[in-house]
Amino acid sequence: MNQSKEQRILNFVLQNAVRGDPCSVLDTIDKYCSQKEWAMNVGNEKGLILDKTVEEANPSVALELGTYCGYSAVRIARLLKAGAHLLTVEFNPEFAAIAKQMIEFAGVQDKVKLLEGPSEEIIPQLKKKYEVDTLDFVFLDHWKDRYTPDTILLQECNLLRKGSVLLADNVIVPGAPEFLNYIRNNPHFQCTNYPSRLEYMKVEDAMEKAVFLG
Ligand SMILES: O=c1[nH]cnc2c(O)c(F)c(-c3ccc(F)cc3)c(-c3ccc(F)cc3)c12
Ligand SMILES: [Mg+2]
Repeated sequence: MNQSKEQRILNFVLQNAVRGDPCSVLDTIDKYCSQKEWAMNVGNEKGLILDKTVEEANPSVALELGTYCGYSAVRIARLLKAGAHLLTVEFNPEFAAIAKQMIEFAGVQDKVKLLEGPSEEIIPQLKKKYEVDTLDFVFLDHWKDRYTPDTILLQECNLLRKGSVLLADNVIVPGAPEFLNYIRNNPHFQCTNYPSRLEYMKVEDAMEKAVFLG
């Protein structure tokens, strides 16, 4: 049975990156996806915005919605302080299986918990089943139509606290106009837009940061 693109990306990493070196894994994925096959990793340009936002938030507990191959999970986990951890949610079992191997190869498995299933089912389980009190940082990178309902769900489940930082990918391409309208007109959030480029393309994209005000 011929391989998936995601399996080809993982194989390229296993054969070309340095085991236990997260930066090497990120550079190798970026090399493959810019030279051989495009894939929807956040990439290095938007990745630098992600890095700065994570460093500024310095989260103890972070949540990622949309793991895909694990690129941004590795990117986030490599910046976490001792004792901090990332919960990452992926509903596609094939992607989750790839991401698990990617995270382990990068050596960040002790900081990352990969949760397989739909975000709308997992978010309500975070407090009791996954022992989360509140989330310090949330990266929204799953499906644009879930950005708003999942942001509402996070609030309903009391998972946000004053200062919780949300960062959303792809608010220009493919675009999340309904989410931007919701979050920018919501007095409980302070929003900032970060223009950038679509991963591996000379196409405009942007990320939106939204700080919960309580
Ligand atoms: O779905 C996504 N989740 C997270 N990040 C994404 C991302 O960073 C992307 F760049 C794209 C993208 C954008 C432009 C394009 F041409 C293809 C894919 C998608 C996406 C959009 C529509 C789909 F039908 C499938 C994938 C996503
Ligand atoms: Mg994305």
